[in-house]
Amino acid sequence: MMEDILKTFGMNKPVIIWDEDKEVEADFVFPAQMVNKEIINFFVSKGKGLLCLAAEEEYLINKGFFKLPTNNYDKLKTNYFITIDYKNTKTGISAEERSKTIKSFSDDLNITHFKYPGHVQLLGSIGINKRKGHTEASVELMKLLNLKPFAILIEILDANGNSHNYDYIKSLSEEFKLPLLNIEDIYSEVIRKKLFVKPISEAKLPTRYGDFKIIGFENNLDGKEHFAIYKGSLKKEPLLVRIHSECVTGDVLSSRKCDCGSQLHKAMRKINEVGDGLIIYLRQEGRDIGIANKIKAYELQDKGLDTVQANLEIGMPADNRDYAVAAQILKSLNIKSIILMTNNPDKVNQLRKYGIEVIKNEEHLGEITEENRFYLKIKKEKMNHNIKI
Ligand SMILES: Nc1nc2c(ncn2[C@@H]2O[C@H](COP(=O)(O)OP(=O)(O)OP(=O)(O)O)[C@@H](O)[C@H]2O)c(=O)[nH]1
Ligand SMILES: [Mg+2]
Ligand SMILES: [Mg+2]
Ligand SMILES: [Zn+2]
Repeated sequence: MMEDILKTFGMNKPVIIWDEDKEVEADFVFPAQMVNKEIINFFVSKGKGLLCLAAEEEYLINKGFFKLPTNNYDKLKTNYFITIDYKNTKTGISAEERSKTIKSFSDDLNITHFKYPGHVQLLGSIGINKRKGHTEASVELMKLLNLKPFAILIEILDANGNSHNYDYIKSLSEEFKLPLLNIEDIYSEVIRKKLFVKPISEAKLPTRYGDFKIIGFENNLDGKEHFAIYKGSLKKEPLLVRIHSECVTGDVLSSRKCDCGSQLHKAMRKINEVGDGLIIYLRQEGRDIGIANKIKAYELQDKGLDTVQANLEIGMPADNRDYAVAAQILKSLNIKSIILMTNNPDKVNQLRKYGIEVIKNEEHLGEITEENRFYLKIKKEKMNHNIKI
């Protein structure tokens, strides 16, 4: 994929980055360092949105550029900095002058070389691990290609001026032979290539189910305090692994509504028996909607909704979990190939997408009770879990 993208840029053509989840919009993206007036003309005539120049927020601030005041306090909003023109431009609007502005910026010039406000909109990237937007994706793409981390981008509007038209994006990509990629593709590539997680502490943990060691991590991916326990050698290949999402009601309070606690303890017993293995405990309470939301969902389940319907009813996804951090924890421990104890195909698929070799998954049934039978049946029917029930 990366080869094709570089070739495309070499032919003075942009790529299209499609945001499937957040905005459902697509942008043209091109390296700022390769800018010229033809590509700017292509951007403004075929893209028609707002011409932006994205760089890392920290870089912009270090060079003296600053954020625009805002009354929008949503943390995930577009991170607008000032608009600029290069000092020796007239009005700054022509393709040639905007190209000059962008070229000067990518020559590492600071704010003293620019006039503001101007005709090139600066955007600050906070990293694709923190925000999955076009700004972040385009800056990350440049870094993945070993180009300067500055990108130009513009939203694509269709013939009628609408921005949410996938068919139009698809036909534009075919007409001009422009690679079409998703923000998710770039995110996965970043997860496979970089490491945001590092083990920082380790201690003995004797338990009712055997003697383990427990590891703490520094985590610059999602900032949560995930941890892992293991026994024996982590060098064993493939290693027996359980990736367990937090369930405070099941794991701590021994709730009978789900099978979580029993699955956790079963994994501990199994690893103790086998001798080598790892459990990653992910702080993804309630399939990562949080405990308060899970209780809200339970309220609706008390009234007859199933676990999937209840999540959707409160405006949450049925399953909000991203296992990128689990893949990163494995990578940080130099674990490459695993046998995963799970009935959940999404765990296997996601780990593979993030570069972990899952040799196979091993059925991992928890305790079935009168109270959790319906819950498990729904997981089998609606979430494709391989549970025999
Ligand atoms: N939203 C919601 N979350 C729930 C409910 N019951 C359990 N959970 C959460 O579901 C998750 C279950 O985690 P796991 O057991 O690791 O994952 P799994 O999807 O069951 O897959 P397995 O690996 O086969 O066990 C935990 O985060 C629980 O808190 C529920 O009714 N609603
Ligand atoms: Mg956008
Ligand atoms: Mg489970
Ligand atoms: Zn549970």
